[in-house]
Amino acid sequence: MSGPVFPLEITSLTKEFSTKRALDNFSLTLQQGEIAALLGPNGAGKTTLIGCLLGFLSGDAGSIRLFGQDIAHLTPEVRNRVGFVPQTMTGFTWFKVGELLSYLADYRPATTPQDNRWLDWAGLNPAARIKSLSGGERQRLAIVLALRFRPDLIVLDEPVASLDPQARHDFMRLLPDYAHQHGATVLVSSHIISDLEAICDRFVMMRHGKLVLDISKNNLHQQVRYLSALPPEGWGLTLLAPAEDGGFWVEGWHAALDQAALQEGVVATQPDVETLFLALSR
Ligand SMILES: Nc1ncnc2c1ncn2[C@@H]1O[C@H](COP(=O)(O)OP(=O)(O)OP(=O)(O)O)[C@@H](O)[C@H]1O
Repeated sequence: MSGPVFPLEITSLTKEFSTKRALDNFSLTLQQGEIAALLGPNGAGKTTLIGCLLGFLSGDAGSIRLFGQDIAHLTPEVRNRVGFVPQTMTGFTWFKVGELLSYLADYRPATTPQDNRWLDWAGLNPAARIKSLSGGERQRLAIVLALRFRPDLIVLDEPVASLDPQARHDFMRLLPDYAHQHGATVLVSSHIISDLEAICDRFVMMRHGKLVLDISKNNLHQQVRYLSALPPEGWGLTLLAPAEDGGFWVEGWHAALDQAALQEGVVATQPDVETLFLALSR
């Protein structure tokens, strides 16, 4: 009997570079339509993970499935369902913008639907040569190339770092609109946590190649708390991380504990993602 087919299913993935274990038994499954943030301090393994799930790197152990197919044996149909936005776009420098767009379109069936919102957003001159574009303009082009053919799974590695504030703001509005309209699944890594907080409904945090937290936005607000003192064991909470000021980050909070905290004189505060992320990064 076959199980459900997920856009992305990573199971116990491990990847080593000589003596460095960049991914350590990492597992993650995304449901169709989810917008997930991939968070982690420098060197956590985010780019390595993305490299593995796009087939640029191969894992040493574990498996990756995209739309039910093993990453090593993807059909062209499944490959075409994946859009990737890299940190920086390299290559194609001698092409003009318009030439590259039509060159790549030639590799798609004529019936492939195109989404022109990204071209409108990017505002690039089709006659401009790619080598003459600024860093931010190249990044706009990378986004257009990845999203124009309506991917069902979008993987973005630090997509907005080089964009100006207006372009970044507009992109962060368009991306969830697109995902909701088409039921697309998104995995986006960024160090700009306020952006991610606004658009993502799930937060995946990694450190030293390991998964340290995987939680929906709803559960984050309902079940994670900063406590001013160590909670009694009987409260059944999981300790996530100590806080810098002597407090503690915990998971497993529920409404009944509000009263218990009051009685014990423990202050319980709802987290913002940035503060929690900083505590988990330490
Ligand atoms: N080709 C490589 N050879 C050796 N070590 C590598 C290689 N690529 C990555 N690493 C190491 O693996 C670890 C994870 O790196 P990775 O680039 O995946 O981190 P990251 O989370 O994307 O970091 P950043 O936020 O800085 O982009 C780091 O310690 C890095 O030095």
